[in-house]
Amino acid sequence: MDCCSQKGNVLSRFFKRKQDNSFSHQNCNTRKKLVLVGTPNVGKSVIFNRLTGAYVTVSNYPGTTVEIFRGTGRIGGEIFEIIDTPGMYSLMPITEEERVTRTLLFNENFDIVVHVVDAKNIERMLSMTMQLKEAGLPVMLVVNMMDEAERLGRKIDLDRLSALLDIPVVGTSAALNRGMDQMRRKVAEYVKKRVA
Ligand SMILES: Nc1nc2c(ncn2[C@@H]2O[C@H](COP(=O)(O)OP(=O)(O)OP(=O)(O)O)[C@@H](O)[C@H]2O)c(=O)[nH]1
Ligand SMILES: [Mg+2]
Repeated sequence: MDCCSQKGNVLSRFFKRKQDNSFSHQNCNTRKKLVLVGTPNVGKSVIFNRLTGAYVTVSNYPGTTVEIFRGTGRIGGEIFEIIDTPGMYSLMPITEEERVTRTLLFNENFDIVVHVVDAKNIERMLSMTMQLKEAGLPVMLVVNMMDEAERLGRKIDLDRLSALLDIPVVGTSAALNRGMDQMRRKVAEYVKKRVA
């Protein structure tokens, strides 16, 4: 079974409302996949909108009302498939949204899992970064809402955080379109390094 038919099976199990035609043979072989995860209200969807173009599909997980958004965007000269997930507090699922996100994370192959956190409450959110890393997922941390943290006089040493976690870290203020180019650069570097 080739990669396209495998992914087709996964899709047909997960999505009943819309079959995504973007999984052509060429896409299977060339398109990188990025998924955005994190607790509710940290700015995942704003980042998703910044990264993706006009063509976005929304699908329900079968038998649930949980919506998964998929779009595409150019990062470092390559077209990525970008997936926005509902908010989750932990990889140990309690809510339906968490179950769906966990299933997605472990049933699709992602080139990069972007954990988005709120710069104002970063301490509370890093345990999920560790969970994602320990699960063997290719994690990058995006510390969003840097504008609000700065307004509160909070300073976050992103380089130190990156060294401590041993993953790439980038600061953004997605609502203000700040840090997005740097995020794209770091995503491209990370994915390139993993392939090499
Ligand atoms: N000040 C500021 N507000 C932001 C930033 N990013 C997002 N927001 C705001 O934060 C709120 C939540 O953003 P969303 O993108 O909906 O958050 P989400 O993570 O997708 O939330 P769920 O879908 O509920 O999990 C919105 O009102 C955004 O406008 C930012 O960088 N700075
Ligand atoms: Mg959202």
